[in-house]
Amino acid sequence: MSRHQAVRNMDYQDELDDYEGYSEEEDELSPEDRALMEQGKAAVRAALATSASRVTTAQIEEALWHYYYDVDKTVAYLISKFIDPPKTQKPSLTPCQGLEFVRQTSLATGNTFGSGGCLSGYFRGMPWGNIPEHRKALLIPPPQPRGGLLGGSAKMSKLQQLAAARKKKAEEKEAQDKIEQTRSQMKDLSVSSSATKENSPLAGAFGKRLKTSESTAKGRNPLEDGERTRPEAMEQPLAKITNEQEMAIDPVQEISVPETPSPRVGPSPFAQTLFGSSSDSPKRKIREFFPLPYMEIAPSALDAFSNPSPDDVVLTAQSKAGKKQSDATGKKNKKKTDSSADGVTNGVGALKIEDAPLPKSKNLDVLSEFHSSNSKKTASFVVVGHVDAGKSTMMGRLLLDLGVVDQRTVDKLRQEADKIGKKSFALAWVLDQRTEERSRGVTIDIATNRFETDKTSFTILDAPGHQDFIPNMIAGASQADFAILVIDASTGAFESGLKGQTREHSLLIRSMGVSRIIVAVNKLDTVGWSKERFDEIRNQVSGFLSATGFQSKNISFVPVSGLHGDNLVRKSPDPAASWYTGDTLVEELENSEPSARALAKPLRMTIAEVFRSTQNPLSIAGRLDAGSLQMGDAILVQPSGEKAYIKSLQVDDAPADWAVAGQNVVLHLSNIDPIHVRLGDIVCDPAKPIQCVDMFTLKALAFDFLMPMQVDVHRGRLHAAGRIEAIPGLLDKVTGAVTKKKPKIVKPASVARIVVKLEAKVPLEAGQRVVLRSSGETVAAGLLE
Ligand SMILES: Nc1nc2c(ncn2[C@@H]2O[C@H](COP(=O)(O)OP(=O)(O)OP(=O)(O)O)[C@@H](O)[C@H]2O)c(=O)[nH]1
Repeated sequence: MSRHQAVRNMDYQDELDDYEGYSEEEDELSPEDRALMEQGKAAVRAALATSASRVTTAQIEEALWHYYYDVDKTVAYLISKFIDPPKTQKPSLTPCQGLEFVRQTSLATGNTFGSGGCLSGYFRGMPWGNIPEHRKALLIPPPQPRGGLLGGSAKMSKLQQLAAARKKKAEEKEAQDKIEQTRSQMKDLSVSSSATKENSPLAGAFGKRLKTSESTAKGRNPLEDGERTRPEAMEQPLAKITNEQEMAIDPVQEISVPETPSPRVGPSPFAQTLFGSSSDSPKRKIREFFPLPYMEIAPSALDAFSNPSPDDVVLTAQSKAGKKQSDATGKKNKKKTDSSADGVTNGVGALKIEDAPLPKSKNLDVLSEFHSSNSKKTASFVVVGHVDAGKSTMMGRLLLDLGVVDQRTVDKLRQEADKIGKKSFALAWVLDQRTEERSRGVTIDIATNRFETDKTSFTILDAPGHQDFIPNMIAGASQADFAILVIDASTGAFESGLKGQTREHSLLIRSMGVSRIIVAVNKLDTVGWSKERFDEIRNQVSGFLSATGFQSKNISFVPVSGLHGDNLVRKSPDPAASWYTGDTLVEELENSEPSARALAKPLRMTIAEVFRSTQNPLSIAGRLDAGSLQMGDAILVQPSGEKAYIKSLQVDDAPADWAVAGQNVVLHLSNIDPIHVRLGDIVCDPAKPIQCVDMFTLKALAFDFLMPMQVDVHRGRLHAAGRIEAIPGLLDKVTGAVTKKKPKIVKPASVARIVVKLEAKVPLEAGQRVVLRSSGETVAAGLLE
């Protein structure tokens, strides 16, 4: 593009618009000027007396501004211009046009400046008015007449404004360049400069600080060694400058930059005539550099660091209090140092958590410990069923009747529930502890609790019934040995439940590998303990469960009222319920055999919870699916592939040295960054790790039509997006033999082999059970081949 085109294409209006804002800002009077203006106007009006009405406020202001608030001159001008203008005076001038007129007249006529004529009155009293003849000279017009004191306050022409805007931009650029220059000089002085770790002055100081922390951690008092880190931190950067720039110690001198010519133009002779020599006027000193924060510290401030800081005093005291405590404080101190010495990246390496001492292992033979221990049988059960079937209320009542929670707590919950009109949910609140769950009256996520009977230690996994929270229910079911299916026996509720989550939950838990199910026919108090209703429900549900794959010997039915505690821990005292002579719910639970434990298999644990506490920066919870572990063991977290160590552990909330498959554990980890640990990840043995895959084959039971389609894969808390890539064949439900190769579609209730491709690699292996969902519906579940 030629320069002409560039000029033509230039958006002048934009340029001018930009400038106009600036111009208006410039025209704003300062508060000082505003006060002078007001005083001046009052004085001028008083001087003009009755003639004041012949001039406008704007004219007075204009003249005052022009004469720099000189009332006499303003009055003289206003009289001669507006009130009693001399007949010969032409052309008519406004103050702001005065200079331009002089320029034009001078140029046109060759008149010298001050030759009087028609302008003599105008310039009467001006300091330059009485110039001797021999001193008279031609006025050389300024290249760009400008507004302000001598040019008046009139708006500049558009081109003038444009030129002024450009000039302003150039000035700004120059100022910016100066800042950049100063910054680059500062960079040279910066602690994050290219100086090596050893050479970096602050790194040295920082290193000392770290050393201080370390020595503190060893229980030594850092001050005993005479280490005073702060003064060195102050001195070393200065020393560096001194070496490099061969400058004096004075920090201000050291960083002064070489003198550059001032960008400001010196005062013109004209201005000097007005205001005197610029050299006489006091000059505002402009700082050409930006000192580093510590450069202007008074010596007294430097002295302040010659004594131990309050932090150091605390550290010293803590180090004396014991090694353990000072270790923690040392780390804390390290953190503080890190934040205060921002930019000292070299030092951060010294804070690597890998350097923490590894937990000590007792090298136990965990399996023989387990077999020789007389610990109780452990079992986990999931409580499922349609929304509002009474699952949480039943578990709350169970815990109350077993003495796990006391009556006082329940009474308190009842009062709180009453306040928001949900008194009937008080028992459910024992498990539903989230605010949202309580306000909505629904369970949202799995709630766990524990109780013990004579023979068994049970873990309750209370699942949400609402269909929106099926993924959470799947997570609960994946940890369970058996299930309690709660059915609302009240009129109409059972029927709607059977169409809803009663059916879906039953299918899911069976697909997840749960083979034992106890059906609690609940709310029988609402139907007068009708035996007919109970039998009707039992008949329908047992048929349905058998069709789902549960063997009849593994299905039990108990008529209960969760709200009143009938047939939970004790037999119902209601005479209307006397027809039931079978076991209570707890007895049925005790009679249930947990699934076989994969004790000898490699360690596998799905992370169901990740949390931190003041003592333990990272803890995880879940059930051991397979294998065993002990304190001090190294573990591998997949898919991150990060190694960690078991600092300590708990089994069923009690501290323990080891744990085996089937137990619910909390592991307190060390030597791992929490960002590598997420819900659904798998903890495994680093020597026998689980592989991460993005493609797998599944033997699946179809809940809905299946075809190549997008699906979400759920396994415990693991959720992964994927797609059914291929359907190699339909299978016989009993024998597993292929009945049809490569079907285009799989009908509900059919079993098929399908290939699923995932968007990312996740830890999955043969023998695991997964659920496939699509558009919020469960479409299939099955076993990985
Ligand atoms: N009459 C009577 N009401 C009951 C009984 N059990 C539960 N309820 C009531 O049923 C309502 C729902 O109870 P919840 O325990 O919240 O039901 P839930 O199955 O846990 O609900 P979600 O977990 O949200 O699916 C509450 O108002 C309970 O008081 C019972 O045995 N008899």
